[in-house]
Amino acid sequence: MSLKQLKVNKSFGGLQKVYSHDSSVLGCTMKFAVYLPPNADSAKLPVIYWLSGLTCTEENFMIKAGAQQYASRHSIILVMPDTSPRGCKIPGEDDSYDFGTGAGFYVDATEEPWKANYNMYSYITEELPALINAEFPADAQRQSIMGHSMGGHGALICYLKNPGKYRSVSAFSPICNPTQCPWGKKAFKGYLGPDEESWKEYDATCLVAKYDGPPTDILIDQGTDDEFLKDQLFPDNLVQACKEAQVPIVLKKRAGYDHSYFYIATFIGEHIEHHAKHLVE
Ligand SMILES: N[C@@H](CCC(=O)N[C@@H](CSC=O)C(=O)NCC(=O)O)C(=O)O
Repeated sequence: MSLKQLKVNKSFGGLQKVYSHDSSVLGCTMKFAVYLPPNADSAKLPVIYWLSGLTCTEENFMIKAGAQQYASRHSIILVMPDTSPRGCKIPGEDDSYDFGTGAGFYVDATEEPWKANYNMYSYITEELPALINAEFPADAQRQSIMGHSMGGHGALICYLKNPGKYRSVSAFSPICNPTQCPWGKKAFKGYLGPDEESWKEYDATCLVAKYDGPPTDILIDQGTDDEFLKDQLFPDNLVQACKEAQVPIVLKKRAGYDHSYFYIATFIGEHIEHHAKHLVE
C-alpha cells in the first residue's frame, strides 16, 4: 500500500508520526497522522479514529488538541486522517471551504464529477482501518471513533451505520442533522444529488431510528457560545431522535465555550477516558 513515513516526533513517551499512502478508494495520495503510545511494540492496542472538521488536514488535531498525553496514559493508538481527497484536479474542488477539498463530509459520492474520488465513508470505515491493522500494532476488535463538527457528523454516522464495529463514539460540536442545515444541504446535494431521501443515509438524526447495535452511550459535547450552534449543528434534534428510538445519548453543554480547538483541548481528556472505558479491558 506504499506507506511512507513523513514525520516522527517523540511525545509523552510515545511517537507522533505522519504517513502518506496511495488510496485506491479515493484515487489519490492521502496523509494521516498516528500516535503510538509507549508500549506499542509489546502488545496489540486499541485504536481511536479522530475525524476533523471543515478546512482541516491530518495536522489540526495532532498539533492543537493535546490528545497525546491521554492516549499515552491509556495506551491507546490515535489515528487522524485527512478530511478529503486532495489534488484530484476536479473542476471547482478548491472553490469553497465547505465543499470539495477539506470538506469530504465522510460520504461516498454518487454524483459526477465527485464519485471517482470523494468516497471518504469507505476510506474511513474500510480502507484506512485495513491499512492501520496491517501496519501498526492495532487490535481490530477494539476500535472507537470521535470527531469535531463535520468530523463529529462523520464519527456519528460511521458508528450508527456499522453496529458493533466501533465500541464507542463521541463528538465535539457535531453537525447532528446535516439534511437540515446549510453546510449539509450544500455538501449532500453536490456529492449525493437532488434526491433528499438518499441524504438520510448519512444523517445521524435520521439514522438513530434504524440503529440496532449495542446500547452504548453516545457522547456529545457542545459549547454554548459556539458560533455555528444555532444555524448548523442542531444537537437537540439528535437528542430528541435518540429519545424516540431509545438510543442512549449524553449531551454535555459547556458554558462559554466556542467551536475552536481551545475548547476541544479543554475536554479531550474526558472523551479519551470515555472511550478507554469501552476499549481497555
Ligand atoms: N470557513 C470558516 C470555518 C472553518 C472552521 O471553523 N473549521 C473548523 C471546523 S468547522 C466544521 O466542520 C475547524 O476545525 N477549523 C480548523 C482549526 O484548526 O480551527 C473559517 O475559515 O472561519
